[in-house]
Amino acid sequence: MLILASASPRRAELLHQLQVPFRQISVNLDESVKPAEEPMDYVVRLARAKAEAGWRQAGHVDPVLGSDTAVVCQNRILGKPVDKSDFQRMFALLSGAHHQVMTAVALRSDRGLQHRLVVTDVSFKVLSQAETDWYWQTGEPADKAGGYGIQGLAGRFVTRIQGSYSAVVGLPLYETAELLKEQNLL
Ligand SMILES: Cc1cn([C@H]2C[C@H](O)[C@@H](COP(=O)(O)OP(=O)(O)OP(=O)(O)O)O2)c(=O)[nH]c1=O
Repeated sequence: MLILASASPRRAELLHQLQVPFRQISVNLDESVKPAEEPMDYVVRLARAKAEAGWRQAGHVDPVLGSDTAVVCQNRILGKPVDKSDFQRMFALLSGAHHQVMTAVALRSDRGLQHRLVVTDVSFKVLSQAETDWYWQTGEPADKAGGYGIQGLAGRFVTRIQGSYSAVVGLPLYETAELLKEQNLL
């Protein structure tokens, strides 16, 4: 059975949309960015590392999917906010501007390791201090790259998206289906 190497309930929910049976495991990785590493290279490296770690952890038998998402503003990666002031710094960058959400998905099986990278452009309205404060106290930003969830309460801040909605949430469905089809898993 296919394995999703992710602790994220959002990724599991998205993968259900492909109607492929799978089980979920979580893998622990060092997610730090290497010096001078490009954001695209970073998300691809992590998605591949998650798939590879899952493959090893589950005994090199079942195919394993791994994915990674980064919010990138002015070529800087905005990770998960560590506290309120970190979140406020991120939202000041996102306010009234556009940024990229980069998601890579990787599939590891006995046929090797393949990946796809999806870059989506997202625009935010100009955010007031009251909106930023309100959003922080909802608790939603804490576990999310860039401090927001487009599928949740932050959907109201998004004025435009060009690319893949499912990739922004955490798993690009079209590209994941392509990877699975290539290996006759879908
Ligand atoms: C931008 C954005 C991010 N996110 C989430 C998706 C990811 O779960 C998270 C990005 O962090 P990731 O490190 O990619 O994933 P994760 O730590 O949640 O899960 P795992 O490593 O176990 O697979 O942010 C949203 O849910 N909505 C959004 O709009």
